[in-house]
Amino acid sequence: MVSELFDEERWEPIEDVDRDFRDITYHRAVDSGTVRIAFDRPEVRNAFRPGTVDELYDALDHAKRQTDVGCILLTGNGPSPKDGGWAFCSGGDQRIRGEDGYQYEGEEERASDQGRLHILEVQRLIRHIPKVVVCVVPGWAVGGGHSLHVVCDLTLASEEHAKFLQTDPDVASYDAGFGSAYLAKQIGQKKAREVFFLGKTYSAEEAAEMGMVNEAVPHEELEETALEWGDRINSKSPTAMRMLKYAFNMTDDGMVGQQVFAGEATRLGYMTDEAAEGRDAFVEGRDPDFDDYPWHY
Ligand SMILES: CC(C)(COP(=O)(O)OP(=O)(O)OC[C@H]1O[C@@H](n2cnc3c(N)ncnc32)[C@H](O)[C@@H]1OP(=O)(O)O)[C@@H](O)C(=O)NCCC(=O)NCCSC(=O)CCC(=O)c1ccccc1C(=O)O
Repeated sequence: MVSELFDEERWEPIEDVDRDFRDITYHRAVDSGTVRIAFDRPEVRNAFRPGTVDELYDALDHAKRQTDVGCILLTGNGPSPKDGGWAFCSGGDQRIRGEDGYQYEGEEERASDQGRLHILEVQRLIRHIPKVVVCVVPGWAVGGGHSLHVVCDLTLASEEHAKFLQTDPDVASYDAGFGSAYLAKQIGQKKAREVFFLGKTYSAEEAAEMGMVNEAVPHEELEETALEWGDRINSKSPTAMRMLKYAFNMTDDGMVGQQVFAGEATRLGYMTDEAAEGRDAFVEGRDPDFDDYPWHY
């Protein structure tokens, strides 16, 4: 069983990934352009270790390259076989935290002596991926797991089991990027400071009232609702959705935000006859003739 909420009839495993996954599962919806990536360490509330982060990055990168996929669901499998507890993700696995980051344990594909903090690379991929990423929270979203939900485009949470908590300062960690500063853009400065400075636990309903969760739904309906959201997202114009995501990002992302948006504007420009004329003229060794193309106003 992948997860108690996972409907096997709605999903198929993704075959064309050139690696095995140990800490996550990765599926594609049978009848729509939605993929499901899930943490699969429920016995430790889906805490991530360096290998988990590598797998998450690779699955997201694979999903990014699927041109018929518009929506990525990021969730956590459960419940825990030990005590029945549910989690989206409880952040970095504290048992393997070293002096310079999280340590690889064994013969993993990208094992190195260096400590890693590359969940931040995953955050940036989620931020820039040209698709809508929905965080589907069936239980705890804590520490670096909380930061992941913050950076996702939308969050859908289990009414009964989702709980939101920032423990970063309890374990002397600090996400000083999206996890805190961007959270403040979502829920306001006072509330974001409360999340980190008081470390209270918030229910799905409270998190929705605060503006960091889009909707709380009954636990049993969580993944079905997520698939419905995927269908809605996939029914829309891919270009419009991509431009909108990058427009939402741009005001907070500085020159990188402008660069990402501008790259897509360039792609749209390349699709015009006017751009083809510029390219063809160079290739054919003649002056370009732009007379047919107006100075739009
Ligand atoms: C998540 C809890 C609140 C759940 O509490 P509860 O339901 O009572 O269950 P427990 O009995 O505590 O836990 C069950 C079981 O899981 C183990 N476990 C839980 N979380 C972790 C974890 N993060 N690491 C390792 N193990 C974990 C727990 O020990 C139990 O094991 P048993 O063997 O069964 O006893 C609660 O568990 C809790 O508070 N967990 C810790 C949350 C935490 O502090 N997370 C780390 C925050 S720091 C972080 O995530 C940094 C991430 C990062 O890489 C980063 C780096 C640089 C900049 C930014 C970031 C970033 O934040 O993203």
